[in-house]
Amino acid sequence: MGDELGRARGEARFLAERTAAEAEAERDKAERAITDASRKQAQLKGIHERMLATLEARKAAAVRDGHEAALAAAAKAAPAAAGALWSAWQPESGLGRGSAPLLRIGRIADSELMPSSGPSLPPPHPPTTATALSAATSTGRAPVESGDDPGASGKFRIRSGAAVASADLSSVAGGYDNPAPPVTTISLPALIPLLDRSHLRIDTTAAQALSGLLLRAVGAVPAGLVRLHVYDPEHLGGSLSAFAALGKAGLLSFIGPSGLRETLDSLVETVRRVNAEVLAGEHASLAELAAATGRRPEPWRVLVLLNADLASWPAHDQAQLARLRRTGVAAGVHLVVVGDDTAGPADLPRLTGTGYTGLPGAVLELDGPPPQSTITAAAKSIAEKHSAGREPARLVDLLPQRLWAASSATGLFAAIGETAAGDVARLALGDNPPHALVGGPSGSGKTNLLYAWIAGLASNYSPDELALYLLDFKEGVSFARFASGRRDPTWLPHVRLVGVNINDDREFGLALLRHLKEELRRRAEAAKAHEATKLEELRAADPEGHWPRIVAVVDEFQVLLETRDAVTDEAVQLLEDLARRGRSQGIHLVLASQDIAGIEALWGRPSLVAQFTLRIALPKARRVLAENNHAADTVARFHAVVNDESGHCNANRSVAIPNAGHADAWEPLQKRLWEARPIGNEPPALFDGDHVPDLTAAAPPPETALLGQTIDVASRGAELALHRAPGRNLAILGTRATEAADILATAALTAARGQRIGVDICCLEPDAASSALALAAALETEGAEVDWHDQLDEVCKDWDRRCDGVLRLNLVYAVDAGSARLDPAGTAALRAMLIDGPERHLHTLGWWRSVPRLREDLGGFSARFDAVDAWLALDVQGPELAPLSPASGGPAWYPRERRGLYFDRARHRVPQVVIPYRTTAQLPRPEAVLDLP
Ligand SMILES: Nc1ncnc2c1ncn2[C@@H]1O[C@H](COP(=O)(O)OP(=O)(O)OP(=O)(O)O)[C@@H](O)[C@H]1O
Repeated sequence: MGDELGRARGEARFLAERTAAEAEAERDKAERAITDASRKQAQLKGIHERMLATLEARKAAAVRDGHEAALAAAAKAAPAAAGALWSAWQPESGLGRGSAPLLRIGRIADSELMPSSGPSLPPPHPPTTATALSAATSTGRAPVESGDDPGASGKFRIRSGAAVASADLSSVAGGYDNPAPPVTTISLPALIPLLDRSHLRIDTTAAQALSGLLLRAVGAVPAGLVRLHVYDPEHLGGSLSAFAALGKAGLLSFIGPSGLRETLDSLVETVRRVNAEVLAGEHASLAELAAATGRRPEPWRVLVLLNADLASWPAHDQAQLARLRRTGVAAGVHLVVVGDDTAGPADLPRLTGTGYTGLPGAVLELDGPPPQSTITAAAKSIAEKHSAGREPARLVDLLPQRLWAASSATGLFAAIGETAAGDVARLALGDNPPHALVGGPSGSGKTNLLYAWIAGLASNYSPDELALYLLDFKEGVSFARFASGRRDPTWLPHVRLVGVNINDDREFGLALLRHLKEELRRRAEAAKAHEATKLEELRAADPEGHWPRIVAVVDEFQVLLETRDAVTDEAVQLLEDLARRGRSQGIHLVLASQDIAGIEALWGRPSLVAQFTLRIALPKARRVLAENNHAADTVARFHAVVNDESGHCNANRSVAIPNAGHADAWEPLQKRLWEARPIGNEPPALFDGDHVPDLTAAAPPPETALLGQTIDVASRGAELALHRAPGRNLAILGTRATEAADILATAALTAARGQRIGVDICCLEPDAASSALALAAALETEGAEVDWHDQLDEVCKDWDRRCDGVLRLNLVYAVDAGSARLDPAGTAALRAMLIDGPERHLHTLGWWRSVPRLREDLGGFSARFDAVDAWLALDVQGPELAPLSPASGGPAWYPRERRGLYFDRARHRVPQVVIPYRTTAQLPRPEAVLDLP
């Protein structure tokens, strides 16, 4: 029993222990589960919090973005003075193309960006503190930024575009000389329409907004474009007295009861006139006209009715008011009715102390009125600007919105400025007037006017419709901008030719006129073939043909005609022909000069002058207009008198010309036109009188040598034919060694291109020796067979033995230095070589330093020059060339640097001017040939 009891106890203990162990295990498990659950709960809570924070942040960012977008849109709708806070307000036009700005009258209550618990939101703004950023408002833009709590930091973060900047905080009340509700830079502004869009009623509770609204209206557009008519029967308009300065400039009138009818009638008449004459059925409103043309030919007129007892108005006045209400806005006439008169037009948009019918649901906090001093200063400045005259139109405002939309079939039209009435002044070229004379003393703005004209033409007409040839005889490069250059690689796609620095190269003017005459002939022939009498008909009959109108502009053209010589005679003849016949063939001349009065060659030909019916006189121009027309004496600076009736008094138009020459105005336009250029449009040919052309690698036809570049539109090479025939030698005449050496090198190198030739070189002038040696080396590289001779008699002796039927050149530098030392046999051999050599294909290209020395070598005083068909004179005067020249007394030739007069009896009727090429680029350097250090 005792055992049994003991066993039972043992079992009971064992069971108790096991149960205890199991209970322990269960408790551990439960504890672990609890720990796990709490960890998970903590984790979930964290995730949940983060999710909430993320969503909050996203929401805040979306709100902020929306807010900023709204602020940015507001800044655009009410730019500059239309939206700036009074703290930094100044008259500043933000008026662009299209309709007028909206005007700020306050803020949307509680529209500031409210804080949230999200981490990326700015901290809260104290609701009663108004802030303005002087930096933001001084840019003229409406404040659109938000930032940190100014109270906390004293600094403000502003964001302008991508840039983030800090600016000192200035904390001011909305209307800071009154206790009006605060305005913050981050609250949404309340903008209302007036100009171009609406009339307005202002309740007495909102009357404080009137002066601010009017100030914004007059300040946000160019000075003088808003006229205020204030009807103030009780003379209560004290708040508008600060605008008084506008009155003196005719921009503000106060009207009492006695003036009311007249004002209403006159405004109704204005609406009628604007509709009939300005909009003329082409545009529905002035706003539409401005959007289409970029111009505002009429001011806005605002009739303010202060506490008018409308019910007591006579029926006529009420009817006129109703007319203005119905039709005024389109014609720029707006009504602002102030007061609580219920008899007034009930349906006008209405501003109260807390709301505006155009912003339903929004509670407004109106800005306080601007400080009196701000109004006074602004009114004064606007009045002064207005009295000083209209701001000149900008070039960009005169250009068409769409490029190249016009056809030149009937003529060429271009805006060049504005008349005093603000109308765009256009110039026409076509059947009438066909050509233009532009005159004005130096600095009066001729070149600028030509730029403006060219800008207008090049924007209206595509390069298929218009081709320009531009020549400037002045020293300087005013037309160089039209050609592709190193600094600016663009060009004006219409320009076919630009000539600059051509004051000494009158022949280039001649070349242009000859080129135009050739074009005239081509057009006349085509017209005949199509039985057309003028360009318009030719274009209709030959729609596939390329018949652009041509405008040739010659600045300082008096230079072309200033000397009594063959050049002037031919130029005048060509001008006469072009002026007479160009009209019908679409070739128009624009001649500009600082001294039209002094061009005798012109005034001696009344029939020539008569063709130039379009006259443009810049200030102080003489004789451009008719003799009794003195308008140019009084026309203002940067204006022009435009007259398309040959200068008769009754056709004068005074036109303000924009600044078209300034790079800021010109370069963007040229870039735009250049980018629009058609495929295949080539840059214009550029002739620069100051530039020495380099010999290029171009090869002339076989058995031909080049001598230099001709002065013509195509910049061709002057050719010397080297075929077997008597006389095919060349004499270079004059003492300029470098140019003579360049001509000989050019001739030999070009003759050697593409064919095997033999060359004998004899250089008797030390100054030319290094060039001659370099030439010898270059010719050998070209594959020519070159023999060098130290003495002239070596060249002459047995010359015929060298003739083997292959083209052979004798290049003799300073023939006369050697010929004087020849014995009689040598002299005879020289003459025989000159006379008979060419028939054996041995051509002498010799340089003689004077005409008598050449003559001496050809046989003395009575010698003929038959052995030398071609000559090229450098520094030899015209009369000295008489024996060689077809003209008795010699050619009209005035020697000048880097120019030669070339005549080939076999080819030319008259000598032509050539520019010897620079050959250095085609020759090895002298050090390489002479073993110099
Ligand atoms: N409408 C204008 N608005 C502003 N500046 C102008 C205007 N017209 C001319 N100018 C400026 O006046 C100066 C002289 O103008 P421009 O070169 O056109 O005169 P010009 O009669 O061609 O003189 P010149 O014969 O000496 O070249 C230039 O600096 C030009 O920028």
